[in-house]
Amino acid sequence: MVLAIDAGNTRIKGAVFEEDTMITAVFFNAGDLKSEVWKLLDAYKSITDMVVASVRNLSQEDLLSFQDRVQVRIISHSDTFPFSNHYETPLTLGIDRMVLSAGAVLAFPKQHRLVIDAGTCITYDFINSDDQYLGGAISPGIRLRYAALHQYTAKLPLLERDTPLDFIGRSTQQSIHSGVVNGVVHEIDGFVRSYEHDYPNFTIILTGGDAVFLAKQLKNTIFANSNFLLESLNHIFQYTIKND
Ligand SMILES: Nc1ncnc2c1ncn2[C@@H]1O[C@H](COP(=O)(O)OP(=O)(O)OP(=O)(O)O)[C@@H](O)[C@H]1O
Ligand SMILES: CC(C)(CO)[C@@H](O)C(=O)NCCC(=O)O
Ligand SMILES: [K+]
Repeated sequence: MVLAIDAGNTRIKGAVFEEDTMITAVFFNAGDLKSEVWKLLDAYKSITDMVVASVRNLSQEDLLSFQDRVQVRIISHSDTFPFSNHYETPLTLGIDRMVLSAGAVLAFPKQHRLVIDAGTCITYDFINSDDQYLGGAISPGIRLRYAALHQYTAKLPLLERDTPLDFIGRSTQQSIHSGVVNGVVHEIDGFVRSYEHDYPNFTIILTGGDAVFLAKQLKNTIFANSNFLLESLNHIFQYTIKND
C-alpha cells in the first residue's frame, strides 16, 4: 500500500492506496502532520511507501522521522516526469503543477490536456499530445479573493463561499458573491474558450478544493475530480518511481 501526501498551501491531504484504489482520505493542518501520518501508518500496516508532493516548507525532520517505518519519497524537480518541460523557468514550476501534469499524461495518453486546479490559487496547466508541458496560468483562488476584498478595503465584509443568485448583485453581499464566484466561472469559461481557439480538442481535468462547487456553475460540462493530485501521486509511484 502507498500513502500519498499532498501538502497544499492551506491544508494537507493524505490518502492510502491499494494498487489503483483509494482506501481512505484525510485532511489536516501542517502542524498535525506527524500525528496524522502516524495514525494512518498504524491503521494500515501494509503501507510500505509514502509519496509526498509539497508546495510548502514541511519540516524535513518530521518527514525523516517516518523513514524507519516506510520508504519516504519526496517528489522534486529532479525526478523523472512523463512529459518534456517547455516552461521557461522549469525549476520554479510548482511541484503540484508538475504532479498534476504527470497524472494527466498517464491517465489521458495521446491527447491535449488542460488541468485546472481550483485551490488556494487557481492554476492552469497545458500538456499537448506530444507530451510537452507548455505552461498555463496562476490566479487567486475563491477563498483568497473573498479574503483579499475584506483585507484590502475598509467596508467589505469577509464572506463564506456561496452560489450567486444572479450576475447582477443587488446588495453588498450579493455583489461580492457575484464578483468572486461569477468572476472565477467567467475566468475558467474564458480560458477554455481561448484554448479551444488554438486546440479544437482537449481533455479538461478540474480539481482542487473548489472543483465540485465550480463544476455545477460552469457553462462547459466539466467533471470535477477533487482527488486528482492524490491519484496522480499514486499513479507516478506505480508507473515510474517504483521501477527506478
Ligand atoms: N475545509 C476547507 N478548508 C479550506 N478550504 C476549503 C475547505 N473546503 C472547501 N474549501 C475551498 O477549497 C479551496 C482551497 O482548496 P484546497 O483545499 O485544494 O487548497 P490547498 O490545500 O491550499 O491546496 P493547494 O495549495 O493545492 O491549492 C478554497 O478556495 C475553499 O473555498
Ligand atoms: C502556484 C502555486 C502556489 C499553486 O499551488 C504553486 O504551484 C507554486 O508555488 N508554484 C510556483 C510558481 C510556478 O508554478 O510557476
Ligand atoms: K492550486
